[in-house]
Amino acid sequence: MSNYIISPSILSADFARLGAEVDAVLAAGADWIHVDVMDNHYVPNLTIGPLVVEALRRHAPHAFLDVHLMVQPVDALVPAFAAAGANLIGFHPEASRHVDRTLSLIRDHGCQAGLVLNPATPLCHLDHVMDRLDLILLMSVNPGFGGQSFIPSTLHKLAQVRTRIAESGRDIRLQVDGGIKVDNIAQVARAGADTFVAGSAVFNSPDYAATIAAMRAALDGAA
Ligand SMILES: O=C(CO)[C@H](O)[C@H](O)COP(=O)(O)O
Ligand SMILES: [Fe+2]
Repeated sequence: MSNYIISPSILSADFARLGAEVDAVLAAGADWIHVDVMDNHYVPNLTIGPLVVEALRRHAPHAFLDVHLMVQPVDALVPAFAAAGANLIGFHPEASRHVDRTLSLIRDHGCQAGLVLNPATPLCHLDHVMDRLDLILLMSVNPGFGGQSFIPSTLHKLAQVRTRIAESGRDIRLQVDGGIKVDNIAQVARAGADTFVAGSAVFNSPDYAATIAAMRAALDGAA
């Protein structure tokens, strides 16, 4: 079985029909559901709060909810998103005063913990916290909006993080987020990613199942 995970971002879903959109994308073969939380402070956009995550959890009890926090400060919101039903919570180091404390807070609330690095955020933020991470997310666009183009320098960064994960000897997922499409997903996998967020590529396509199947076929070809 493939180790790759596809996590469609509901940022590009029809919010008036969000439950149905989540059902549709899970039926189409999505592994996780990526939830983009934006606060109009850390990023220039405003999206989803814990109430929506709680409603999604009730609607899809078995879905893996991959919550990407683009909020500052982070800590006050972690308990609310954990209680709402998040499985994994990722945050940006620039948005936390004490990264180690935030990672512990997420795990203490029963969630997997992820650290998210923007395109211009250096990898030194991974120093001293590798033993506390379940997932590293490299942003391949600047955070705030769906539908942007993949930034190519992410490929080199992915390869570097893949090496660091191997050296750590730990089972840490390497996720990429932003501008992932059927025609670039194989190259991104070859660079080292194993977990793929795709928003506009899935939700703006006429057939979610066909798009996800095409991504899996491309990943099979990359392996
Ligand atoms: O975190 C994000 C933006 O900040 C989104 O997850 C990301 O942009 C997904 O959308 P797309 O696949 O359309 O680029
Ligand atoms: Fe995201």
